[in-house]
Amino acid sequence: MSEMTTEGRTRLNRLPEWAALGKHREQLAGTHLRDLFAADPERGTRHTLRVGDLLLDHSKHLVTDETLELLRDLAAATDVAGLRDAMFRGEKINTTEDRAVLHTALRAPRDAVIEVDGENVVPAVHAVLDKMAAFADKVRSGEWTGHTGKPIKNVVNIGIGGSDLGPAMAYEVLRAYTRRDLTVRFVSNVDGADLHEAVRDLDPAETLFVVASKTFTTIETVTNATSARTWLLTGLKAGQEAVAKHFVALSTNAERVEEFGIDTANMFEFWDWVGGRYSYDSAIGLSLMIAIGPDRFREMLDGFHLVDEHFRTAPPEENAPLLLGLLGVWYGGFFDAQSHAVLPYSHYLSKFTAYLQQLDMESNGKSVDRQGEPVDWQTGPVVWGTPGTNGQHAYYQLIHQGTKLIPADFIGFARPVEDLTPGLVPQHDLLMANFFAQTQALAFGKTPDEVRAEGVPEELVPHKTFAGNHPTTTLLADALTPSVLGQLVALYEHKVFVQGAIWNIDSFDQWGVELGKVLAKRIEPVLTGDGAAEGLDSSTAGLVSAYRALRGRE
Ligand SMILES: O=P(O)(O)OC[C@H]1O[C@](O)(CO)[C@@H](O)[C@@H]1O
Repeated sequence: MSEMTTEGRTRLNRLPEWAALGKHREQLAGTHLRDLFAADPERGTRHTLRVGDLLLDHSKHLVTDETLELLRDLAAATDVAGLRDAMFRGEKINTTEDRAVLHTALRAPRDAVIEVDGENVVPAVHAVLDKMAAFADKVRSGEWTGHTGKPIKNVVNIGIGGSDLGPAMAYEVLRAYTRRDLTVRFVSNVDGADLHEAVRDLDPAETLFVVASKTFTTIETVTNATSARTWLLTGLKAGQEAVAKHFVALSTNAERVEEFGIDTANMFEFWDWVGGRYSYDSAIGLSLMIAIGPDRFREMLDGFHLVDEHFRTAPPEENAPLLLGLLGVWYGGFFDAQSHAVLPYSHYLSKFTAYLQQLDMESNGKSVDRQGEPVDWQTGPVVWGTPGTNGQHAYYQLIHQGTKLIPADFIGFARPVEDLTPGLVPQHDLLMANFFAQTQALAFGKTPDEVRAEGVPEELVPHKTFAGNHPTTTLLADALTPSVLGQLVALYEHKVFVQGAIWNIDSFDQWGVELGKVLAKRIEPVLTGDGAAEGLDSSTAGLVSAYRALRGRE
């Protein structure tokens, strides 16, 4: 493998900054977090950043001041700041799709100027936001009525991937801000059970379908939308004319929307410079906006923007997304960490990690660099996790005492959402005691001597010992507000960006999802009986044949 990429950039693991980190890692071997804290009583406070409403404690990481300096040197050598500025300027940094990457424009203030191909995109962003707000207000007030004149009581968002995970996650996160008399559901799976369960107790006359698809060609979404249309028209005993009052579209593809039968007056537009997994603050957030109201939605956008500005302007030593990105590069590159856990201590964040899985894994799950050459360093980790205390009684055992290094983010809030939801059971301090205890246990563990001092029989000492030294980030905010949600999401978006920049991969394409789609299209006619089974490998052919037999088609 050559030292240089085809564009004359030194390959990541041939950089002197990479080598310096490797050497430093060897020197750190055997250093325990216990030692680092003992050597520096101020460590906890020194290794804390503030970004907007977020307090970020990174003291429980396997790093010294020197590590952080070396990591920042690596960021400088790989020109993270240059790529960041190019992104904010609207340059086409998604090179394999020849597209700008401008989700940051979706939350830019009205007077901002951000150009793509010489055109300022900000006025169009705000025009769509205003159109969304007017529509959301009409639905919320009952002014928008269905075909029979009844107001809308149910909103069903149909979309998948970025057209589902973002709004579905944010709807859960901000449930305390939603109206209880409006049902909002999300359908994504092409398994008909998803749509069936979502609509079976709904009155079609009171139901609005929001069909969310950037391309409007995604088979799962088009199939679900078609079935939903049949359900609606059958239920209403009405013809195609009923569709206009019960279907709206969120898309970049007006032609396909029209073909489907949705009036383009009821289409909310976005643009090819918004990646699917970066899109829920675009028109894709319409269902969320209907649920929480336009004012709350705008608060969320302000939260995003606050972190965008932080990422764009904060010096490297204080730049939170840069720091989080670098820590991931450190563990993947020099500790061979394969995964990264995100563990929220808020029930409302139950879908947050699932959302981050697409954001991170679809962005950075790549094995060739921007020049198309294979990488020989770790890229994106497996991202996983569920709300904290549930995980404690499931997989935390492995994090504490297993053989794998799993860096983890702990996310918690000082003020319970019960402040907003009268009557919610007041258990917040217990939840947060667990939150603080876990990162403490992971970092410091319990030595064999400490175990012995408790009178534990010698043969059980190894079993009850906790090695500790497990790295964690703690993110603490006052309360889970719309703005804080925006801040959190932007923090992770930019962390993913930093890592992609350092690994020299295109974080904004997703070619890896294509093959399965093409093969499914080929296999479907074989399952239903019209297609020939030729060309299938013996395993797939056998499975397809077994399926056909079980369906009585052989
Ligand atoms: O919004 P669309 O075009 O229906 O695409 C849905 C999802 O499919 C993907 O293209 C591939 O999974 C995602 O990137 C995207 O979020």
